[in-house]
Order: sequence, then structure tokens, then C-alpha cells
Amino acid sequence: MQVLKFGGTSVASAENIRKSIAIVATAVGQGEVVMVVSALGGTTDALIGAGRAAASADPSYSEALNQLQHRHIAAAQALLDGGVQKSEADAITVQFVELRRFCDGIFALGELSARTLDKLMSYGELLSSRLVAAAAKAQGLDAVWADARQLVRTNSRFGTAEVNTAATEQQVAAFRAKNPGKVWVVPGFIGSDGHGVTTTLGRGGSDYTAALLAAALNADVLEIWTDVSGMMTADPRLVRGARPIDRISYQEAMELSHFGAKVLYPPTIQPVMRRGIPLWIKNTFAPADYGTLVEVKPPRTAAVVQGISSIGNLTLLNLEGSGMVGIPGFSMRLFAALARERINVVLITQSSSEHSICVGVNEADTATAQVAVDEEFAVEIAAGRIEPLRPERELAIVALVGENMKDHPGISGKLFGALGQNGVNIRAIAQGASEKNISTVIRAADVRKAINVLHEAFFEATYKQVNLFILGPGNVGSKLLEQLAHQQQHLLEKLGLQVRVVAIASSRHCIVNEQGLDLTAWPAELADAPPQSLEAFTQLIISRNLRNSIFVDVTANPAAARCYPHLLEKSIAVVACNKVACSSDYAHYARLKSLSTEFNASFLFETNVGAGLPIIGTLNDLTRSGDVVRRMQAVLSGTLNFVFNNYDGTRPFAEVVRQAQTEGYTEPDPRLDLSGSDVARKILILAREAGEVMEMSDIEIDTFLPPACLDGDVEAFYTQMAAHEAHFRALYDEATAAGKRLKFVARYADGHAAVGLQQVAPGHDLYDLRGKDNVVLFYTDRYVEQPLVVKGAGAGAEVTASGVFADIVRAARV
Ligand SMILES: NC(=O)C1=CN([C@@H]2O[C@H](COP(=O)(O)OP(=O)(O)OC[C@H]3O[C@@H](n4cnc5c(N)ncnc54)[C@H](O)[C@@H]3O)[C@@H](O)[C@H]2O)C=CC1
Ligand SMILES: N[C@@H](CC=O)C(=O)O
Repeated sequence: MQVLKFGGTSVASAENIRKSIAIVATAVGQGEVVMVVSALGGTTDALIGAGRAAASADPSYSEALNQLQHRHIAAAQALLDGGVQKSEADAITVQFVELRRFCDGIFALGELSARTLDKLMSYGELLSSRLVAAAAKAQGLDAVWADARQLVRTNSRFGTAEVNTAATEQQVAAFRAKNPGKVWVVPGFIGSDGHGVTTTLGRGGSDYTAALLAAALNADVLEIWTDVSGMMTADPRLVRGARPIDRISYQEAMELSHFGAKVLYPPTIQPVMRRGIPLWIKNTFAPADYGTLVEVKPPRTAAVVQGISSIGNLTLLNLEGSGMVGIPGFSMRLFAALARERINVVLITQSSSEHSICVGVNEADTATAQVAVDEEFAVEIAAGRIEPLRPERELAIVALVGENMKDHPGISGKLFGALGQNGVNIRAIAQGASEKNISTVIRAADVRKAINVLHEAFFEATYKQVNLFILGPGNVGSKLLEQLAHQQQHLLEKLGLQVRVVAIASSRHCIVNEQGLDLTAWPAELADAPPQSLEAFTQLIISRNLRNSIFVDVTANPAAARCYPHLLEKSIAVVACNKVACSSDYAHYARLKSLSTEFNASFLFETNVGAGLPIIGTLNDLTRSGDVVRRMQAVLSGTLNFVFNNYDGTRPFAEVVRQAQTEGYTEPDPRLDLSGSDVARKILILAREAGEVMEMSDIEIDTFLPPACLDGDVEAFYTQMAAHEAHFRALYDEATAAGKRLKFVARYADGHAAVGLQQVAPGHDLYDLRGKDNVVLFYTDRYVEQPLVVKGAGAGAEVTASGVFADIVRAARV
């Protein structure tokens, strides 16, 4: 015996009904079959709407009934021919005459009781099941229509009637005896009470009808045919990578269905579980798909977590107060007060201090719960022994479900870690001793992010999605985007990172695509995009609330640097080649570092010194391992090294500087390089990273520029340099005459830092530094005489982009 249930979408049209009947026909080859059907998709809602309209004296119910009638007759016409079609259309018309009279009655009385509503809703399944039975017969099945009201006996709790199992089993057995070998076609969802009055089993109750019949008939299998290929590892509307679960235990299926996996009506499992009947969830529209088999003991797989589920619209009710500690009965009174108002408690947690108890309820029950509980504890509240009930709204539960979680250490740790790294704050936790379900209460606005993060952590070991927001696609930014475009496949295959550039903003425009921008088309798209301010861009990053978000600042803009705290506070990582933040006030720099730690968000700026060279990383490695940096000597300006390596008086000094700018070594404002300020920023950042508390004003800057060069704008700067050619020539000649080279050197020792132009002699560590190279010599407690040296290309868009890229990968792999 097999019981097959077809949901609303599976019988929504003549075409779908044909598919469902074909599935039943195949099953008939393997033994007796019971077919349980829902109403044609959307019918129940339409009937409720018509009933409510009628009850509120709105005559539109009549038109709603016309449409329903038309839909059912059209389906009959498409499914049946000749005399069968005529008699079925007549039968449908008769039922609609009855239904119309019934709604007229509601209209006249202006009242829609639960009992009346049950009767009204029952027409949906009665109509669909009769139609499907006629179609099954027309297709050659030996089908019989079975009125569920004569099979399923319930009490009179209209809307959510409770089933009398013993009476139901007797009625089912009697019907079976009278209809041997027939294919039953049964309306789901409905039953009747002891007086023969129509009742319903709760929305989604057709699954339950099928489970009751399967249990009563001791069926070999219960199949739930729906429009998805089984229970999924997570809600596929929220998680793109969600996939069907092949085999799952009753307990796990129950947990998942309770927590919002809508493919199964939660009470369905209990009757079949009692009898150990396998329950198979299948897809009517892809019958070859395996679906999900729910059984007593599925084969043990490596999967510890079977699924991730969520319930929205949750309020946490917090009852707190010192008067609760050690006094029995508080919980009982709290739950009794809620029960009196028929408020369902979804989750409970209590701290071991007993100072507070916290329960989760449906948001719609918040006000009623508050009144009921405050009344119950009115005396204690008045005496100040407990606080009035404190509801926290707009929350949701996200739960991990899996029987194998039991005795498997580290699952909660991984859950908390994954959520924490993404700035998802956990308001409450519940885990039963059975360890089948670990529930977290979080902000409703974080649900999508949280489920995706957890799905990635527990199901998609293959890759982690990283979402980039890039500000300032100039020299470095454009190169970075080029490198990202080339390396996307490599990142996915070798590092398991699916890196998506979600947004790019220039100083004027912004483009966004949550699925990832096309990295070849962005320049044209950005040029045509609407204007967007920096504040709006920051808000966009925060409000999109995407997991593993990284803000990449490739500007030189102080305002951009001011956005970092807001982002870090939301656990959004910041990667910056912009040096403004780390060379600003020490307090700001220190705050950013502490926000990064506090909110578990990377703050990386390796390219602030030496472009793509691993200078800050090396320094961090030294200090983290306990070494102490005593002294640093460095050439930290690619621009100045390039200029002094290329200037020999044959070309004007200004022209060589212009070349450095054209080749992308200078700052957007080259005066920062030539004045020594950029080098001062860099030695400041190194000193701070070495543990020194220092301000920019503490750095001694010995500039070689005539003061006039710094008056006016950038063009005036070039003009002034040209005018002072003799000054630069003299610097060069003097050094050359002494057999030396000019190097702009940064020094740090004993809490003191200075930068300035020096003549260095052959044999000096800095003498042979070529092109635009940088070098840093670290003298530490471990590197006393021979310094640790980092040297190489220290400026240029390609190498800087490469350093930013490396920081992005570091932030992504945390
Ligand atoms: N060029 C190099 O070798 C190195 C550069 N850097 C740093 O890289 C950063 C960028 O340098 P480049 O790409 O050469 O400069 P760039 O001037 O070519 O690019 C910066 C871009 O940022 C944009 N921008 C400015 N304010 C903005 C805002 N509020 N919103 C959005 N976009 C804004 C500008 O319009 C420009 O397109 C600078 O902070 C520089 O110090 C760091 C290490 C080496
Ligand atoms: N303008 C800088 C670029 C790197 O920070 C330099 O010339 O070194």
C-alpha cells in the first residue's frame, strides 16, 4: 500500500493534474494506492478572501466565486471528454450553487465563524478531489472518490481540529473493506467531528491527512509530491547553493519542518514515525529526482549538520529581576500566563543565575503576552522584585539541525565563529540536550546573511563567497580590478574563494550588482551610472549586509578614511592603500585597530609602506613573536628614489618628476612625495606598528625643496621646480663631486624618527638601490648587527594593486 499526496501546485492546472495522475498510474503497478490531493493552488486563499468579503458586506465575493468556478470547469474541460466532461462540469456547477448560497448566508449574517470558515475552505479540496477522481477514471485507473469527512474523525476545534486516531483507523478500515483494490482519491485537509460537522486540520493539513491514512493503512510508504525536489539544506530563496537532502531521520525532518522548511507540514511526521513508515518527498515536475527520504535510521554520512532553518517574526520576551532567584514557580507562572492566552512558545532560555528567563514567541502575540505577563506578576513588579516584561522585536531564529551533532565537539564554536566574523550578533541561544538543534536568535535583518554564512561553513567546504566594495578606481584601483578579473578562477580553484566585486564607486558615480559586476565592462558602466556620495556608498555597504564584505579604499581621500570606523563596527573588513587613516592622530589609528579586534574585522594596509613589499607584515611577524625593533633605516619613496636615480642634470629635474608621476609612482598630489611628507607618513606608520606612540608632528622632516615650490597648485609646483633647476643641479653636483649618491632616507631609533636627503657613499647599505626601489633595514633584539632587510619595487600601480590584492585574500581567509 502506498499513499501519495499531491500539493496545490501539483494539481493547480489540467496539465499538472495529468502529471500527478501519471505518477499514480506508475505507482499502481507496484500495489494499492491512495491519492490525497490539496485544493487547486491558490483556491483556499481565494475562498477565505471570498468569505471575509461576504462577512464584511463586500459583494466582490460573488466575482471571486465566478472566477473559481470558471477555473474548475476549464480544468474539467481540458481533462475530460464527452459525457464525462458534461457530467463533471454539471457536478462542479452544482457545488458552486451550494457554495454561492453558503456565501450569501455569510453575507446576510455578516459573520464568519471558525466553523463556517472550515466548511467554506473544505470546498477547495472537495472540488479538486472529485475532479481528479473523474480524470483518473477517464485515464483508465480504477479510482474511487473517498470523502475524507467519512474517514478522518476529529474533535470540534475548528481551524486546527485534533484527530481521533482510533475512530479514524476504524473508518479507514471499513472503507478499505468496501473498496478492495481501488485507487482512492481523497481530499486532504478536511475531516468531520462526531456530529458530522466539517472540520479542517490546519493550513498545510493535506500532508497530515496523507500521513494519517498511511498510518491507518500501515502503508509501505508515504510520498509527498510537491514542486521542489525534497527538503533542502537551506531555504533556496535565500541560499543559492542550497541542495536537497537525500536521506534524513524523522527527528531531523521534524526539526527542519518546525523551523520553516515549508515542504512538510510539521504534524505530518508523527503518525508515520509511530509506524516506522518511510516518508518520501518528491517533485511532481521532476519525478526522476531522488527527493528526500525520511526514515527511521538513514545511513550515517559525514554530514554532521543536515540543514539550516529559520523562523522569522519572532519577539523575545525577557522576564528579569532579582526576585526570581532561587524561588520556584516563576517559570510555571510565566508559561501559564502565556498558555491562558493560547500563545505558543517557540524557544526558551534561562541563565544559570536564574536572574532572567527569556522566551521567544510569534511577533503577533507580543502585545497580548506583555499584558498577560505583567498582570500575572503585577505584585512583584510593584514591589520592584522583577522588571516589567521587556519585549525585543524584529528577531528571527536560525537553527542548525542534525542528529550527528550529538557528541560532536566544535559545531557550536564553528557556528558562533562564522556568525561573529560577519558581525551577526546572537541575542539568545537554545540547544536541547539531544543536540539535534542549535538555535540562535538574531536580528531579522541578518537572517539572509547568517543562513548564507552558515551554509557556506557547513555545506560548501568548496568555496567561500567574498563581497568587495571598491572605492576609487584610479591608477591602483583599475589595476586591481584587472588583476581580480584575471584571477577569479584561480581564487576559486586554488583558494576556494568566490570573489565578487559588488560595487565600484568613483568620486562621482557608483555601480552595484550583488551577483558581481562584470569586470571587463565596469569603466563604461561607471561613467553612465548615477551620482552617489561617499556617505551613500558607506550606507550601501552596511545596508546590503552581505557576508564576508570587504571595503577596499584605493583613494587618497581623507573623507574615505573617516568611513572606516563605521564599517569596522559592522564587522566589515577594511583594506586600504590610502595612508591617511594610519598616519592621522594616534588616537584614531589606535581606535581603528581596536575596532578591528573588537568586531572581528580585518583592517589591513600593507601597501601603506613600500607598495606591494611585505614590510608591515614582516614587522608584525617580528613584534608578534616577541622581538623588539630598536632601529630602522629605510628608503621609502619610490618617487624620490626614481627621481634621484634618474636625474643627472641632462634633463630638468621637473621633467624627471613629471616622468615619475606619469609612470604612476607619485601620490595623486606629487608634492606629498617631493616634500618628504609621504616618507614621513610611512616611517610614522612603521614606528607605530613597532609599538611606538607617535604623532606626525614628532617626525623631523628635512625637506630639500625650496619653499616656493610648495606655494600654489600642482602646476605651480612644476613651474617652481623648473625655476629652481639650479638648486637641484647643485644638490646633484655636490654629491657626485664627493663620489656619493642622493637618497631620501627615513630613520627611526629610540622613539625618534626623521626623514631627509642624504649623500650616501659607495658601500653604504642604501647606495645601490636602483630605479623606484624601496628598502627597509630592521635592527632588532634578534637582528643586532646584520639587519633584516626587505627590498624591491616600492611604487607603481601594478605592484601596489598586487599588495592590495594580497590583503584582500588575507582578509577573506580569516
Ligand atoms: N601609486 C603607488 O605606487 C602607490 C599608491 N598608494 C596609494 O594608493 C592610493 C591611490 O593611488 P593612485 O591610484 O595612484 O591614485 P589615483 O588618483 O589614480 O586614484 C585615486 C582615485 O580615487 C578617486 N577618489 C578620490 N576621492 C574619492 C572619493 N571620495 N570617492 C571615490 N573615489 C574617490 C579619484 O577620483 C581617483 O580616481 C593613494 O592613497 C596612494 O597613496 C600606495 C602605495 C603605492
Ligand atoms: N608615492 C609613493 C607610492 C607609494 O606609497 C612613492 O613614491 O613611494
